Amino acid sequence: MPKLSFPKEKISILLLEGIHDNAVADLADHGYANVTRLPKALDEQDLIEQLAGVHMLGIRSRSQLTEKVLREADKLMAIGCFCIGTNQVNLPVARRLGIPVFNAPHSNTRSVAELVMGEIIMLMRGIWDKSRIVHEGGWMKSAKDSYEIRGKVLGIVGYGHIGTQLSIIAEALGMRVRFFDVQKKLALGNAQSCRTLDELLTLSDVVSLHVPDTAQTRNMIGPEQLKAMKKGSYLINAARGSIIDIDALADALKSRHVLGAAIDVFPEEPAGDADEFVSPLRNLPNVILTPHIGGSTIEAQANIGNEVARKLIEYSDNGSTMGAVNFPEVQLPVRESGVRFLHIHANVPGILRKLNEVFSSRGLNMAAQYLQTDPEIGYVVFDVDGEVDDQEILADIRAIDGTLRARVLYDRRA
Ligand SMILES: NC(=O)C1=CN([C@@H]2O[C@H](COP(=O)(O)OP(=O)(O)OC[C@H]3O[C@@H](n4cnc5c(N)ncnc54)[C@H](O)[C@@H]3O)[C@@H](O)[C@H]2O)C=CC1
Ligand SMILES: O=C(O)CCC(=O)C(=O)O
Repeated sequence: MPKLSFPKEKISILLLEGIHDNAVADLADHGYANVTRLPKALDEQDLIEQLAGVHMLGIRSRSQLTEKVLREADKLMAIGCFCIGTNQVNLPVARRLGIPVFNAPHSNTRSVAELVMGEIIMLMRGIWDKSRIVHEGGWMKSAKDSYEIRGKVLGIVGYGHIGTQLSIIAEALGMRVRFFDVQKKLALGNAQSCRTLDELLTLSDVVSLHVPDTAQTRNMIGPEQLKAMKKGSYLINAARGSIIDIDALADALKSRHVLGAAIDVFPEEPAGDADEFVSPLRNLPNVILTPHIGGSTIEAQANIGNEVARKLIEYSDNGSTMGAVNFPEVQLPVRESGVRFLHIHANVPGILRKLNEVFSSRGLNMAAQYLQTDPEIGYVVFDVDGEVDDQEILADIRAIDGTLRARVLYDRRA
């Protein structure tokens, strides 16, 4: 067994929000057994308390990792978002603190696209209300406001992983797809791009949102945009609750300008299953409300558990940051011998020279050096052979001005 600067059994891992068993099993297989799991998200104060002494944290979409939470978490070295979105983490602050954040960018893509496809049919047939009436003992055998989806225009806002997946499925079922994206995107199949969001809104029978939460997408669907939508059209949001002005949507639904909606994500979401969900959309006709379960399938959760656990393990074992969303990405070969140091620093001139001096002044043989930078930080990994006093070197590299974090990852000298 290689000697580690910090034994794995002491690496404390906290997993929140019911992360899949696969993650725990993979971590245990790699020697990380010091894992605490909680089924729900925590509020800011509870999170700060629970994070004391925690080295790696796993969350889903509900935990809010604010600047305050991150700054208080003095032992935290890596974060795994067991989902796609990472807007719940203050990524720049995490970067400045030298904490890489990992996610699973594709693992639940298909699950979201399938849910949305199903909802389009349900909405255009008014199934939600018809089913409710039958459950209550009634009977409403009517074709009013019921349409085939064949030939209808689906407008996809955000033509990324989920948007394109949906595009393919919708075309296979006979829909015509238009999309709007801020980036130039390859149109799949017969899909056609729109030059503006307004153009898409005026053309579409169904609008489905698949953009991330950013400053540009917040409230991108407000009263004006809802007005621009075709009368009698439908709106779907399985992206983020911040994207739609929810009161304006409630008004558009009440006036029947928008004939139905399927909403999976909300500006305010309960922290746990026992908390009340409050929204102006409750009890409106032909509105499907789901509790942020777009990515909640057995397949997606199992895959996400494996994928994010693997990224955390690779970072902790080898220093690899491949797949980090806020950090320079370094892919490192595993070495069977030598000592590996990692150093995260502010990207200011002269640091690399000072780091190299620490090794060269001792006449050490540098077996390899891996460096990646972004405009704010630098991440460098040193593999060193020979007689090394690793704790002395660690103290020296930590003392360099601009250092954010430094660690001895392992010592594999015979
Ligand atoms: N309901 C759920 O359970 C889930 C929700 N999501 C949400 O779905 C979002 C999209 O996921 P992916 O498709 O994987 O992301 P992605 O990054 O592959 O695609 C997003 C697309 O939106 C485009 N975009 C960004 N800003 C835009 C703007 N202002 N106007 C138009 N287009 C814009 C981007 O260029 C990109 O093509 C995630 O960010 C996440 O918030 C993801 C998974 C599950
Ligand atoms: O499953 C979750 O908790 C979050 C899903 C989601 O919104 C995402 O992957 O971005």
